[in-house]
Parts: sequence; structure tokens; C-alpha cells
Amino acid sequence: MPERLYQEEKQRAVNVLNDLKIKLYNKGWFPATSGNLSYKLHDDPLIFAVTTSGKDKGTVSHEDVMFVDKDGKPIEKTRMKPSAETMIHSYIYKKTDAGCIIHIHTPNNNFISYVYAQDSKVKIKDLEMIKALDIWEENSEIEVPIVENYFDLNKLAQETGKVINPKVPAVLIKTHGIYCWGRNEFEAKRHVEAFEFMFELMKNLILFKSTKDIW
Ligand SMILES: CSCCC(=O)C(=O)COP(=O)(O)O
Ligand SMILES: [Zn+2]
Repeated sequence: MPERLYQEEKQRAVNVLNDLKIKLYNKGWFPATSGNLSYKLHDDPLIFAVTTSGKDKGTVSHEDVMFVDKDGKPIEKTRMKPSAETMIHSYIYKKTDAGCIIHIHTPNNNFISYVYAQDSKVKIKDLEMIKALDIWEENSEIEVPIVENYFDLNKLAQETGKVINPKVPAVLIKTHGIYCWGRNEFEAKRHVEAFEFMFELMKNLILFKSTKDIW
């Protein structure tokens, strides 16, 4: 690819991630520097833009996004450090058709991951919002996998990769957060908004009915 077009694509990826980051920050979904985002530039070899580690997601600077390969290594010399969870993004890109990945920590996704952790999955059904995941069958049910929050981030990435169900664009990490993706930034945002809506509702049903057997 000519250098100029490549630079334009990289700038577009930076703009997409910064725009998405601010929109989601304004919903309160990146508290205390938590969360990260990525956007795929190239499939084979895998190259993606990813947010840098430990940054306040409510601000935009020239050091918020960088470019890495399949091993999470920078593709060009830089002082910046990629997200500590970059390898989770890499496994998701390898195992799915994702073009954009969103990771957020919220009280609702942490609550649901905690309540259903023993089952290693959480079932969602009877909710109109499932259609926002592009699932249109009548009486559809989905199961979102839940992985342990392994301290070793390479193990966490591998285990996340293992439980991915290509029909369900999300994985929950117990008392940590959600990884959610789509083929592009529009789809990834729609999916994460849908999951957060459904998890909040489910949390309220669990508390209202005093049982995790809400369906
Ligand atoms: C402050 S939250 C702990 C780290 C984390 O889980 C996260 O999502 C942010 O890590 P990053 O390296 O991407 O800033
Ligand atoms: Zn995290």
C-alpha cells in the first residue's frame, strides 16, 4: 500500500478510537482509567490500533493510540506502551470477524459476571434488545461466556480466546469487565450498549426476585 494511504488509514483509526472513547467515557464506562479499545487495520499480517496503557479515557492526546502486531508488539519505534490487555484483542481478532473491540468495566457487567461465574456463562433470553446483536430469530437465546480474571494477562488472553462463541460478540471476565466487538465501530458500539442495557435489567430482576434464576 502507498505510504500516504497507509498514513491516512492510521489517522482514521486514531480518529475512530478517540471518538468512540469520548462517547463511551461520557456514559461513565471508563472509570479510573479502566478499559481499552482497538481497531483493526490489516488482517494478514494482523495489525491493529490500540489504546495506550493507563491513560485517562476522558481526554485526547497524541499518545492515546498506537499500532501493534499479532504479538502486541509496536510496529514502529515508540515510547508509548500498549494496553496491558492488548493480547486479548489479538486473540479476538484471530478468532472472529471483529474490526473493532471495546472493553469496559461497569458495575452492571461486573455484577452479572460475579453472579453467574460458577456456570461459566450467562444466558440471555426474552429481551427485545437481543435484536441489537443482529439476532432476529423468534425466542432466541444466547449465552455469554464468562472467564476467570486470571492475574497472568497472557493466560487471561488465551482463556478468553478459548471461550469465544462466534455467534455471540462478547466475553465477560469475572468481576473485571466485558470484551465486546463488531465488524466496525458502529456495530461494536451498538453491541456493547445492548449488553449493558440487558445486564442492567437482569441485575434489577435478580435483586427484585432475589434469585439468579430469572428466566
Ligand atoms: C484501572 S483498571 C485495571 C487495568 C484494566 O483492567 C484495564 O482495562 C485498563 O488497562 P490498560 O492497560 O488498557 O490501561
Ligand atoms: Zn480491564
